[in-house]
Formats: sequence, C-alpha cells, structure tokens
Amino acid sequence: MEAVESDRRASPLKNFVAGGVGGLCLLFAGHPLDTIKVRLQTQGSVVYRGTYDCLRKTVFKEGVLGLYKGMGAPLAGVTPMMALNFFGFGLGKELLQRDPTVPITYTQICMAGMLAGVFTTVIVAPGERIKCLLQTQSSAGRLKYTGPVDCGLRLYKEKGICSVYKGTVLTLIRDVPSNGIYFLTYDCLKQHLTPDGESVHQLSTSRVLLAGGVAGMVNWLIALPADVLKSNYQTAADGRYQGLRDVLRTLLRDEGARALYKGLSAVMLRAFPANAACFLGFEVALKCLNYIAPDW
Ligand SMILES: CC(=O)O[C@H](CC(=O)[O-])C[N+](C)(C)C
Repeated sequence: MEAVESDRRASPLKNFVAGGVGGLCLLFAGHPLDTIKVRLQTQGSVVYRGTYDCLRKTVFKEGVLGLYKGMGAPLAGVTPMMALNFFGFGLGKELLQRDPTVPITYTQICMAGMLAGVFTTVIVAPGERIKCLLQTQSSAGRLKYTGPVDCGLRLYKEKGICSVYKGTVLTLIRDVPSNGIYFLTYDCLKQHLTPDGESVHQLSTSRVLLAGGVAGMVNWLIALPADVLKSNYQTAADGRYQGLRDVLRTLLRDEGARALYKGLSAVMLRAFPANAACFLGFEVALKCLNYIAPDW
C-alpha cells in the first residue's frame, strides 16, 4: 500500500528542532493527566476510585501544582525525546525510501516510526524511571527524593547505571510497536483529511489537531498494557519481581486482566490534547524553519 503523496523531505536538523518544539507542547498539555495516570496505575489498595476522583483528591491535597509534580525530568527528557523521535522517523524514512520521487508506503512509514522508538528508549527509559518514582512518592511525611537530579543521582550511587535504566526492555516493548502505529495513524489521517486536489502540507490547523490527537489515542491503546507493567516494575522495590514475566503474572493474579488497562480514561483524556498539541507544534515549527531557512 502506498501513501498517496510523497513527503517533501525536511532536513534532519529541522526535524530535530521542530520535534523538540512538539515535545514542549506535548508536555505542557499532557503532564497533569500523566500524573493521574501513574497514580491510578500504581496504587496498591484503592485510594482513588477513578480519574475524576484522583484529579479531585490531588488538587484538594496538593493544589494544582501537585498535577505538575515530577515535571522536571520529563521537561529535560520529553523535549529531546520528541526531537530524537522526529529525527529518527525522518532518518528511517530516508533509509527505507531510497528514491524520494517514489511515494513512501505505509509499511515504510510504520517501520520508520518503530526505528525512532528504538532511538528514543535511550532517553525514555531513565526518564520514565525517575518520573514514575517522583510521581508516586507520597506527599505525606518526608519525601525520599527532592527532585529529578537527586533521584537520578541516588539511583546511580546506590545501585549503578542498571538501576537508572531499570525497565528498559519494557520501555522498548511499549514504544517500538506503538511508535510505528503512531506515525502511521498520523500520516494516514493526514492523507485522508486532505481535500481532493490539495496538498497534505496545507492541511488546516483543526485537521492537524484531529490527526495528531487520534494518533496519540491509537498509540496509547497499543502501548498501555506494557506501560502498566513498566510503571509497576519501575516503581517496585528491588527484588519484588523476578523479571518481567513475574510482573505480568503478579498483576494478572492480584487484579485480573483489566489491570492492564488501568488508568485508560486518564490516558485517553490526556492522549488527545497532548498529541494534538505535539503534532501542531511540530508542523508549525517546521513551517517557521522552512520560512526562515529554506535552504537548510
Ligand atoms: C507511549 C508514549 O509515551 O507515547 C508518546 C506520546 C505521549 O502521549 O506521551 C509518543 N511516543 C512514545 C509514541 C513518541
């Protein structure tokens, strides 16, 4: 299957910079609901009855800033992660689509997205480990970690680099397939939403938002089971699980298969605006870069 219109290739540097802008937009639009998602996924006994209950209790006890807890690590992580993601996607397309005059296929788009998912894991795995530990530490009593740097340094000093990278395999399982589907969905929707006779590069803002938002939701439908396992594994005390299969077995035994879609409504509520903002930020930044430096 071929994507209808051949993409004009943006330079790797432009993809990188525009991807970073997309990452910033994703973070500001999505972090509050990410905090709710991680809290719902990792609560042992039932503290929160659902998304709204968790949102209400968090704001009541910790104020609105409670929703932005643990944002330091993603701020330093999400921007470069999305920069690397769009850079990797662009690179993947170049490697797979040897002749730029031949339209790229949907399979190639998906594979380029999967390749980008491998690239981003270098940043995402430690970023998620630190973020999840900070998001789940109770605000009652003395905090174990004072912030992302303290958390990262202490993990490293206490147990070495392996502890900082705990959950890498689950991050790959989560991000490689879902990242392929992410870009595939965005591209398919962009093509389908482009009116006949018009270019995909002139798509209206509302349609870019729709394509980006839906791509984010589809991405999470695929990624969520691995994400639940990852969050539990990364926040568990050392030695609690004997490997990845043990996390799955324990979760299924204690909470049933539904646990794999824990926090689904929070995830979906966040996925649409966060990824709509991300793709719009990316497209606008790319247009600005093309305007400022057309020959790059
Ligand atoms: C699973 C995940 O982190 O999704 C990212 C978007 C989001 O909602 O945070 C996108 N992706 C990892 C596919 C780059």
